[in-house]
Amino acid sequence: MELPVISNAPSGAQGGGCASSGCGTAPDALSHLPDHIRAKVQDHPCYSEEAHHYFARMHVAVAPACNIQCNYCNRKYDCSNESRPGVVSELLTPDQAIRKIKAVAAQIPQMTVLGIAGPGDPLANPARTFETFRMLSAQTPDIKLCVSTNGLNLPQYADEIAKHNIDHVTITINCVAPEIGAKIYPWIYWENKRIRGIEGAKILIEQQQKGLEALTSRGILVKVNSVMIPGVNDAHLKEVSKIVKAKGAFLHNVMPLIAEAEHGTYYGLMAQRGPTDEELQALQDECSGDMSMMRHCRQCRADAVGLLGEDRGDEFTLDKIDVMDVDYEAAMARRKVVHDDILSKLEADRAAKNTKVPVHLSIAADARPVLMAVAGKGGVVAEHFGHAREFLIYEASPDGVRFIGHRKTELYCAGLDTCGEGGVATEDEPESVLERNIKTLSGCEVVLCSKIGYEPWGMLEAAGIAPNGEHAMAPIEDAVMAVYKEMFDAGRLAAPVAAGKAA
Ligand SMILES: C[S@@+](CC[C@H](N)C(=O)[O-])C[C@H]1O[C@@H](n2cnc3c(N)ncnc32)[C@H](O)[C@@H]1O
Ligand code: SF4
Ligand code: SF4
Repeated sequence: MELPVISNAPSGAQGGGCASSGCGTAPDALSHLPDHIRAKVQDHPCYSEEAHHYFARMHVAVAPACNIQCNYCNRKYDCSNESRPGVVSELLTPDQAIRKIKAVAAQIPQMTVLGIAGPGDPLANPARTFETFRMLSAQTPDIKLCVSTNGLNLPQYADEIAKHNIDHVTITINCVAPEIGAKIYPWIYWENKRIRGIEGAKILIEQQQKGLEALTSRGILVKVNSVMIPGVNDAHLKEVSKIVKAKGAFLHNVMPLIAEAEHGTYYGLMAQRGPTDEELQALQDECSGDMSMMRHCRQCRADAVGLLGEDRGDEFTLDKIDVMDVDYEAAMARRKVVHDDILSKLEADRAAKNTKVPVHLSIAADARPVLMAVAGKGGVVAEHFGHAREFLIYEASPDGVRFIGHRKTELYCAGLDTCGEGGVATEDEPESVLERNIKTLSGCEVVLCSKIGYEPWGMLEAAGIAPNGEHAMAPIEDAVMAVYKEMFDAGRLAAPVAAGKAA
């Protein structure tokens, strides 16, 4: 059978960026894909912004070694409290991985995708990686498989990947110019030698580009990850976006550099900064003229489990799965019912949306856009302000509502016993958790949540952010647009608001 070649060429009137009521990777943003490819991504939490509210993913940490060094990477084991790529609690053998995957699939039936993303490079550990995939394609046929790689060994494994029924691959491509690459990669390990500097970067870039072409020509979906490193590759990533799109990548995920001295990475120790939220958004917007952008990546650990933004890995440690007895045939039947229910609900929501007159059409075209932060879960305004560990950021404008990204916050209130303590500064911590969280939300004019206490309410208002608990359990986009319309009707969208002025 001839395999389809994936093209990223837009079909029809879809411009860059977002459709009026959609956002990021919502189905409209993927409308350029042929139907059979869209069918593949509709339940993939990383490829569909809509799906990520309902479907879960997991990573298994079977690939410890790496064949290159990135200046931002330091792999860490036995660590349960850090949430960043490369960190894991337990390394697994392929057999252990299969047991864990079956246990998670049975207990979290919304889990649709299994990825191998380290903690090193899966293709630098081919025996462990492909043994895991081989067993999975035979034993858990209802789980989608994907793999994430730096691309150095990709051309040589493209056929093997196609054989194992892996229909999604992520390649990290941070540059297409060796001079820039030399500032990101101190060395690569190639043909039994360590190759440094520009020479090493040149080989890596060539292999990544060859690998990308090899995969798309085999009909395998490719997403490209790029780490945005201000002053190193930020100005160059638009060019990267253009090139990978031309070669058939269907989604580009520009992620912020995470670099702290305590991570022990070169960039962390050199105090290389990551981008601000505004810089990241501006670059994602610039690249979106060329292709679909992913904006909801949570930069997960290499052993993450659950919905994006949550980590349930602690429930599935080796000692716990050892005592779980899973009947996978029965689990598969249950999983199918759950998946079909979610897909029917999404379909019904879409149909209902299409029958309504969009609210944004009643807003003057010159009204200014407004950023809002939402304590959301499952696509609705569901969380108490003090319980949210992240806020979803939406932009409302006369064109509609679009998803911009997420911002991580610290738990301000862990329950009745400690409620309010997060608002108190101490000698050791002169800035309280609440103050830090409010700073994280800067630039937003409204916070939507299901409930909020007096203290945060007052402090948010003082910071020029309007708290709003009136849309509890409402679909997020409807709630954001309703608040925007109220602001419009109250005459508050005429001119840009000066920084620090209350909404
Ligand atoms: C841990 S890697 C594993 C897969 C593979 N080795 C690779 O690099 O693509 C997964 C992703 O996390 C990214 N990553 C690792 N450390 C990071 C950091 N400090 N800041 C931002 N992204 C990071 C990598 O660039 C890659 O896209
Ligand atoms: S390729 Fe991936 S695992 Fe290897 S050093 Fe870079 S980020 Fe880390
Ligand atoms: S790191 Fe990003 S792409 Fe990978 S599983 Fe997490 S959200 Fe999805």
